[in-house]
Amino acid sequence: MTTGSTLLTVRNVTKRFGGLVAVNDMTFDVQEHEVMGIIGPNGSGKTTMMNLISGALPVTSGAIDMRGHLLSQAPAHEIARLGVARTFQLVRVLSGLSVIENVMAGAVFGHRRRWGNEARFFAEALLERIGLGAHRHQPVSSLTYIDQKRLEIARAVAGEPAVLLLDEWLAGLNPTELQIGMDLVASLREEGRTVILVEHVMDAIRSLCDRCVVMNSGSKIAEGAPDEVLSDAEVIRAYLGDE
Ligand SMILES: Nc1ncnc2c1ncn2[C@@H]1O[C@H](COP(=O)(O)OP(=O)(O)OP(=O)(O)O)[C@@H](O)[C@H]1O
Repeated sequence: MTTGSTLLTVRNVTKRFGGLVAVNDMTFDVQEHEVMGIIGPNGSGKTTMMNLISGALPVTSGAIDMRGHLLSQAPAHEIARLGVARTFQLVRVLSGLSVIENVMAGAVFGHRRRWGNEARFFAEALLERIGLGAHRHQPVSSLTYIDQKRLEIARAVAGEPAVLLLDEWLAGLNPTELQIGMDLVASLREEGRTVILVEHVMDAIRSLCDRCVVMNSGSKIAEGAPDEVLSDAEVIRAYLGDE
């Protein structure tokens, strides 16, 4: 998929937790239709960076802008309405609701809001596409782990976000599920969605990302095509240090 114009800009963003600088002067752009990876050793600040983009945490300084809207000054619900959707490291689905109700919730409360039957038809089509059509009336609790993960993506995509944040979405999958999960992310890419993913699975980074940013101790140490950054000496040193 060819990428387009700049969707999101992160400029000199810093996040401190007391004396700890979790994100240190980060600057990068995300292009429309791009799958961008954020990688780095444990504790390097990747999840915190995602939390700053989604507004789950306020920035200490710096600016995050999406299409002229200053996300870094907006509350999380406003950022969601502007078109940032996310999944979490641990699956968070609405367990009291059925599969289709979960996806409808995403459609009703998302970026491009749909109501009633329009939300239902849209959710049905999405579930069909994502391979959960046959399960649509089941309670979420009856789904397997990989299907709950699929559902989480369906719910996020149902709001037609401008950008989808996947935070270690592939974590905890067995090898068969991992392939299913990677195929699903690849299909999002083929649909032209803009995705930012935090991932430890390097095969996924190599096969799914157009570009990635590497963090170490809160700072950006490399940026570029996956093969390029994964053979960078400083990146290799950062990962070896983590061992
Ligand atoms: N809410 C918080 N309060 C205090 N410190 C925090 C908080 N969240 C994260 N940190 C610290 O900030 C640093 C970066 O953490 P973060 O979770 O962003 O790293 P990460 O790269 O996502 O790590 P991992 O790959 O292990 O998930 C760590 O030192 C972490 O302990």
